[in-house]
Amino acid sequence: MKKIIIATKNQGKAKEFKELYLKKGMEALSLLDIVQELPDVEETGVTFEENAALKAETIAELLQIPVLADDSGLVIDALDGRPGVYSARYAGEDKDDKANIKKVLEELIDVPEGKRTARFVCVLAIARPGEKTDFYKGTCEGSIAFEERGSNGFGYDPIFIPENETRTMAELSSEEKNSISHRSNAISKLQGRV
Ligand SMILES: O=P(O)(O)OP(=O)(O)OP(=O)(O)OC[C@H]1O[C@@H](n2cnc3c(O)ncnc32)[C@H](O)[C@@H]1O
Ligand SMILES: [Mg+2]
Repeated sequence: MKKIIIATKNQGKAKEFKELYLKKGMEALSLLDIVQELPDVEETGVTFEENAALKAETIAELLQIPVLADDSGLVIDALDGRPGVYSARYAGEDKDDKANIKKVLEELIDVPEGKRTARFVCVLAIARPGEKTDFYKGTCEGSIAFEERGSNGFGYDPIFIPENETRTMAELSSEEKNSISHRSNAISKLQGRV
């Protein structure tokens, strides 16, 4: 089976890439599958594009093969777009999903239903050694719940209610999430280019 390397150390993302690429008859390997010691790429960019490029290009250069990276996050309108590119470390350096969710819910405590609109954003960067990096963006519109519900998925899934749904993303099956997610929308734009 054709293989593609995804420059991520996030277990939740890695699982979704495996599922989504398997449907295309490909095997997605993440940095969690690779024995070779690879550095943690510092995400110093201020846009999803910059961070996705940093991750993809660093690993592509080291391995000398094409590499895909995903930079993603939750953009909340009532918080002027926060946590955005800082989604993973919103409540601190240790990337604690529970603490991140708690912080968002507290910040939105006085924001009424109807003003809690948000979207998940995923930017994929494909770096090929010595070539220009390509970008593909996917989004998933929705709103922020008043409390956490569900245990599927990862990250902010327990508080994100996709448009036209009453359940949170964490209450959807992985097949349901994969049919509407920002990640699957971004991958569908690749059109066989990886
Ligand atoms: O950089 P890598 O190694 O890929 O892993 P990461 O977790 O640091 O990933 P990002 O820098 O792209 O940060 C994205 C954060 O946004 C959140 N996020 C992204 N996609 C999500 C999804 O499908 N469901 C829930 N939360 C998501 C989640 O908190 C992630 O940690
Ligand atoms: Mg990261």
